[in-house]
Amino acid sequence: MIRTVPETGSTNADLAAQLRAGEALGEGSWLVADRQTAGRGRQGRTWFDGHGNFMGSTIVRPHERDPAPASLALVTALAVYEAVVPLIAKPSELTLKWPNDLMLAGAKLSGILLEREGDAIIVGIGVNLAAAPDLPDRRTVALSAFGPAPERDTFARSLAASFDRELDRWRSFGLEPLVRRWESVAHPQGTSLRVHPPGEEPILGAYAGLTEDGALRLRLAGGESRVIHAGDVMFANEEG
Ligand SMILES: O=C(O)CCCC[C@@H]1SC[C@@H]2NC(=O)N[C@@H]21
Repeated sequence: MIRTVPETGSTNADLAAQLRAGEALGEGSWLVADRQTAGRGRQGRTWFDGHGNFMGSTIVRPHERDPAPASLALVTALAVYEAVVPLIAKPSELTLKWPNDLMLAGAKLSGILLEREGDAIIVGIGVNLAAAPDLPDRRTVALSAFGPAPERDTFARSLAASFDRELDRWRSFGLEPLVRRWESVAHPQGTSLRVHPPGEEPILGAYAGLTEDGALRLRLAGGESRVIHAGDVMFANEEG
């Protein structure tokens, strides 16, 4: 069920509060806001409140035999990719960047924020359908720059359906086919990335695919490899 509200602080914060209050939210419940006054991004950033954009959250209740919850980042990224790709004239311009950014023509189109609340994972998704923020440190884009902006509620239904499909595949077939599909729609191997692992200086390297558990493989200048499990990743040429 998709519930829409005209305005809230953050749809992630609202679902967290509902879970804490003991509301019986099941998988398939979505909260979508027309406006967010305190939208949350990754790494403590804020998320832009663009009128006409998709801003919504859902929950996953991991089962005992599910793959690791961190891999929901890849599940969600693929679900967003599947919802957006039919709307793009040149699908090759749409690529994933680890772990879960959707990039259009090299600029950020959407963002995903996973947060844990008790036994549940809150999956928050923002997609720039109509408007993109002007950021000093990275290039952003909205679908409206490439044609008419899709209608938000139609997009929400399509995203809820693709998320449901991807979650089901993740549960039924595990991580390996998911990682292969993620890689097949990522930017090309060898793409220069700047990675900022928590508590370290940023490092430069070339994208070398994912590990079998979905971590990022980076080839460093000296030829050695580094596996990244957490961090902020940008194209080396992404800055605004
Ligand atoms: O920084 C990122 O890339 C992640 C952004 C996630 C934004 C979405 S918008 C809906 C949901 N509610 C929030 O407060 N954040 C997420």
